[in-house]
Amino acid sequence: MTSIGIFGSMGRMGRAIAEIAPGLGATIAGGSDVGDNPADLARKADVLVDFSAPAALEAHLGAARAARTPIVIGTTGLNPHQHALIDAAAAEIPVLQTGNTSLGIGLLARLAREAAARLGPDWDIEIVEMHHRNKADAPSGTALMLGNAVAHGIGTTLAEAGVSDRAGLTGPRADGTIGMASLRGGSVVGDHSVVFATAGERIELIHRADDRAIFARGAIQAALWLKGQQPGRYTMDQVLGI
Ligand SMILES: NC(=O)C1=CN([C@@H]2O[C@H](COP(=O)(O)OP(=O)(O)OC[C@H]3O[C@@H](n4cnc5c(N)ncnc54)[C@H](OP(=O)(O)O)[C@@H]3O)[C@@H](O)[C@H]2O)C=CC1
Ligand SMILES: O=C(O)C1=N[C@H](C(=O)O)C[C@H](O)C1
Repeated sequence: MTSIGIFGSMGRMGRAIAEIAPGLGATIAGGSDVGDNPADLARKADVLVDFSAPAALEAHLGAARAARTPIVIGTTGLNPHQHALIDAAAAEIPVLQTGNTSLGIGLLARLAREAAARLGPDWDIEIVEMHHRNKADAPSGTALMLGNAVAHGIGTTLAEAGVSDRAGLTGPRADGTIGMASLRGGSVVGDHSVVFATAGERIELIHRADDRAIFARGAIQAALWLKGQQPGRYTMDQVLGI
């Protein structure tokens, strides 16, 4: 049995992971001998998963490095400095960071990249996401992943082409941009659409998450896979084999 240490264990995702772990061949590291101390949890677990908050990333990564314990990072809203910390940690331990651990989004990103590459410059690309009212970051980590995928498909980067702040007298849409819109409300687990629009027709690729168990399952699958890897930074595609 592999023991998984969860950073963010009392949150929505932490609880979803703990609920299904036993059925997937994993136990949850923790209890009174570990408490809230990241270093203790990192020493106790075979592999760590982080579904907490960006503010906690540095401490959680530091604990993983010190204990040489592989870590799956699902927390979103990370900044460039935090991504640099992940790169540095990956030189010493196996690290997998992803904005979405579901199989469906892995495939959607592939399809979106391919569609963007094949459709060409006459097609405008927009990404729309909706999440529950308590989500802390926008655009979602998944929307950023999808944005990077379509940007790659059209030979640019999301940093170059992404537009997420339309308001006021915006004027006509600029060619080659990738628009991103975020909706928040109620208990929506996570909806993502990639819209390709040209004169007279439109294609929409849509993924709707109805249950956090899809993310929990992917996170556990990633953790079990990561445990056997060499130090490095890995992706969900490698876990899912897509
Ligand atoms: N990659 C993926 O597939 C998915 C990623 N996510 C991401 O995972 C993260 C967590 O989501 P969710 O479970 O819904 O969020 P919750 O707010 O429900 O849970 C967050 C957990 O992290 C803890 N936490 C928050 N801040 C800190 C801190 N500074 N130090 C230590 N612990 C902290 C919270 O504890 P306390 O309440 O005590 O503060 C809580 O236990 C988000 O970034 C979300 O976007 C979510 C779903 C899927
Ligand atoms: O915060 C959430 O809930 C989710 N966060 C991830 C994201 O930012 O994309 C994944 C999923 O959509 C749910």
